[in-house]
Amino acid sequence: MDGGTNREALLNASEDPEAGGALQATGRHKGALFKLRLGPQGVTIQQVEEKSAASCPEIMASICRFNTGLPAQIPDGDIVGATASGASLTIWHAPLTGAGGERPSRHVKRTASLQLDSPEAAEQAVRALRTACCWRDSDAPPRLLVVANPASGPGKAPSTYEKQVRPVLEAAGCQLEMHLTKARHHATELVQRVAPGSFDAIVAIGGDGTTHEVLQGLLSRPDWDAMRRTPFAQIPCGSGNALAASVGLWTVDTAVHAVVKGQQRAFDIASVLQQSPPRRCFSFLSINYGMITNLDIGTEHLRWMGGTRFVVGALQQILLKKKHAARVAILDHAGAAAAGTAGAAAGSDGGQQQGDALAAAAAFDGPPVQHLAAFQQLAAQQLPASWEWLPDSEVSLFAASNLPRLDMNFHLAPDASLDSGHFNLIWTPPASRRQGLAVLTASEKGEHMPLVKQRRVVAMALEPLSTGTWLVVDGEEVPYTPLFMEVHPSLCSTIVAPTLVHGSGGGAHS
Ligand SMILES: Nc1ncnc2c1ncn2[C@@H]1O[C@H](COP(=O)(O)OP(=O)(O)OP(=O)(O)O)[C@@H](O)[C@H]1O
Repeated sequence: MDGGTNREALLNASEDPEAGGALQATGRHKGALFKLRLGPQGVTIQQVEEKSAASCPEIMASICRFNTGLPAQIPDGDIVGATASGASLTIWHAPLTGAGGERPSRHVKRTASLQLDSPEAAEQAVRALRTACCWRDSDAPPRLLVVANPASGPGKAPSTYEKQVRPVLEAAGCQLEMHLTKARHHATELVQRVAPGSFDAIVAIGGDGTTHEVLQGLLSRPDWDAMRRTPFAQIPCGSGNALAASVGLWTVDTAVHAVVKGQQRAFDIASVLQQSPPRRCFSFLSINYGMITNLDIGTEHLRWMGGTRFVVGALQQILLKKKHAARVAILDHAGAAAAGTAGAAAGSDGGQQQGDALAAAAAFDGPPVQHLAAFQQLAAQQLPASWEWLPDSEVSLFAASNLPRLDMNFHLAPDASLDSGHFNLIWTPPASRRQGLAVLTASEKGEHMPLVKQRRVVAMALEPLSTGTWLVVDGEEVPYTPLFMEVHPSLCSTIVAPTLVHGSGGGAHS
């Protein structure tokens, strides 16, 4: 969705009183005459005084101006589309509610219909409204690949698509190709089959697992470089919906509005490598071990609860005072600058084999792995120059997070930002029940969490050493073997709420 100045030309032209037809129209509603005008601030709909004596219905329409369903003004930022039926025009808009609050959200509405002079006039108005107010910086309607997962969260993705997503995207003029996923990894296969340049954005209707699969489809392919900038959006229909929660897409309507507007933001992505067998995947969200995995994977049987299952799982973990052993090495920005990407490959025979497996993992499709030599040393239990061991050998909570929120309530890493160039590593040493509860309460309020330690990592190696827990990437379980990750700054793009302040990843809004 880039290039093009049609929108600006259209809005500037609308300042011109001679601009005429496409941008100014008159129409009737309940017998009264209205003038519709599209300008830089949006649409104004004014009732026009007619010379002849007003009829009874006209007087009633005038008196009931606020009940006509025709707002006097619709801001440009609220308009998400327009539709015509014969000569009758309807404008679709999504006003913001709770703008100053924690979760500014939108609610999609339709104006009452305005009867224009002819079907042609209505079509012309539809085109003008769509071009001026939707599809940021684009002349042509966006082509969207929509992937909806019927197994996400409470299973409402298909009905949400039909009731809340498709009607709005069609009113915005988007060209849609929609697929319901049939099984695990189907979203990856669908996206892998997409030819570069054939879609302007990919819309995942589901949770973070669906979004993770879309990301694998974009990057696990020989032409990943041609695909990586195709923006993807999450319409929250899963249990966690961490991406939507972290970029201000609090509700389905809010997310659909953002898709129509097309505001994008660069998105750091991490490569995750594992040996035996060699494996590579990509992470947009987090790499988790210990407590959070137990409250996620360990609460699969509570899926019917939606997001509440995570709170129940967290309480279980706190009451059981679970702790998990791990050997973790990290590289921060300063270390990376000092170390460069050079490093000796692993020396011993065993190390050589592990090094070979890591090289094989790094050779899978995707962006080049810069820290492979350091990973090979770490696999042989050697600490490369400029890397550090994590001081705690036992942890309770452990997460390397790219995003501030883990779900709509769990504000795990308030400082995290999707284009910071690092993941925020957050961990707690084993905690008492009282301390665990204090951490949980603070995370839900987005406050500083007691006990929590934090580092900004550009690369990390994690060797899990306990039983009874999991290794999880973006909410999906991965093999329980040592894991190596490095961040690729701004590798991809995602669609964010248009009001999201640049530089903030915490869902803060202007
Ligand atoms: N048709 C299908 N049948 C069964 N599982 C599917 C199907 N399509 C996709 N899946 C799987 O559904 C799983 C859950 O999807 P997703 O992660 O989006 O929802 P969630 O777990 O409820 O949300 P979140 O990850 O945000 O907590 C994914 O692992 C995906 O592989």
